[in-house]
Amino acid sequence: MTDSAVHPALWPAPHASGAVDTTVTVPGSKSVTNRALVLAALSSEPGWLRRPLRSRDTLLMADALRAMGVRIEETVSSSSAATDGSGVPEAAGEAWRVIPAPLHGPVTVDVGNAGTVMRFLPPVATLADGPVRFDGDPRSYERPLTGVIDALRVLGARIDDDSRGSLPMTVHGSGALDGGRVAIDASSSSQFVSALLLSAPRFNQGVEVRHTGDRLPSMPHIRMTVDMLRAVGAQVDEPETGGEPNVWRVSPSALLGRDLTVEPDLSNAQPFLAAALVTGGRVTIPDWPLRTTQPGDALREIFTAMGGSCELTEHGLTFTGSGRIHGIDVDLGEVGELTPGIAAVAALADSPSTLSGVAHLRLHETDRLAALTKEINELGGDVTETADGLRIRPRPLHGGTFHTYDDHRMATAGSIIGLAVPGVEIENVATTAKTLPDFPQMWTGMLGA
Ligand SMILES: O=C(O)C1=C[C@@H](OP(=O)(O)O)[C@@H](O)[C@H](O)C1
Ligand SMILES: C=C(OP(=O)(O)O)C(=O)O
Repeated sequence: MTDSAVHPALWPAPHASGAVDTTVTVPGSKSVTNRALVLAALSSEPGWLRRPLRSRDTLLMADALRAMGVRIEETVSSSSAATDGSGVPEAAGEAWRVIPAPLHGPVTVDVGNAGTVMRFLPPVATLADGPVRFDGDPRSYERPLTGVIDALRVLGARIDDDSRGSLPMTVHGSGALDGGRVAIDASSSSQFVSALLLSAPRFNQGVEVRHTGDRLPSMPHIRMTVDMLRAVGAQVDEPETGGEPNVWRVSPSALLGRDLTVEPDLSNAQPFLAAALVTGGRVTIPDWPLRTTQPGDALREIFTAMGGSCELTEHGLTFTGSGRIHGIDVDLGEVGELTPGIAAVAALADSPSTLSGVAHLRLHETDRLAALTKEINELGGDVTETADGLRIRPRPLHGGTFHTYDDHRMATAGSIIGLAVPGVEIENVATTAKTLPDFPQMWTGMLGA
């Protein structure tokens, strides 16, 4: 947690006067968009990215790849290849055409506070011809990166990081990387594994990554990496399809250009589903995928256990609240990014909750365990930190300022509480631009305000 007094703007979180009943179209997944950009940039032919997320994290990724030589064009096309499948041309700016090119330095990459940018791009930079300097928000200096830096050195890269194992740093790309075997401890972030795998088809020997630490968080995100690599033609051996436990192997190969439509971001759907739960209403999210590796899909089960019910059809997900909210004991290690929204709902429940398996959230956009504890307690709540999570005993809450510490999910968590508690003001709601720039308008729109 850092002092956020530099963003003093307060946003009065709308209070719900009744049950919500609405449909909310959620923009594309951050995690899918940023993986797709990296894979398209490394492929041997142009590709399309339809309905990409346009937010701070994904624009930083696109800008960095452009600076290294990749062309990413906004497209408006009336050809059949540029439709959404219905034969109707997509609106201007609905798709990106990615045209790969030899990567080059010298460039400076701004990673902001995007884990995907600071972890996924250094391996890409080893393939550039010239130095690529990485810098970002002050918080990016504190987020773990050693797993990527040390691994790349073992695989043949030259990196100047002032010996600190964190940003800022310079990757001295030489146009190619040997690759090979490497052991890493990815217990602080699954993104270390994803980062090494995503660029590995372009390493001379591919890669074998062995995770040697204890818990490995966010497995669905590693599955997403493996699935997306396979979809562009990479050969991947991994534990879940018969490979050795904790070992991933990617063979060297050319990658295909793809035409990919990005799924809605299910973690960004979370506050809207929470609104149905908190107000005893109903929210439909169109295009919720029937099969997905996104961790947000776990919300169907988690929010059902907390008192709602849902129906998933090929048109989308409809989630209905019952008017009652129950506490939950749940290990969120696989789906850590859902923790702030679940904690907010749990603070409004009729029984206590224990959220576990998320010690690594202390190194996310902010220390999320400390931030949630402090902010919910300042509204009258009773939250305590455990070694690996939170214990939440619901109490009547009152209004007040909800600080966000430059964390988009803190802002949406505070807004969920504001639905049920009058007088909650969110400090720096604009921080939602990291992954959902239209959040304030979408939220008031949902409430018919
Ligand atoms: O690979 C990804 O796209 C992500 C992996 C997870 O990171 P951690 O494993 O560091 O929690 C998740 O929390 C983050 O929001 C996105
Ligand atoms: C942890 C998150 O983001 P990042 O990709 O910056 O790690 C998140 O979005 O909850």
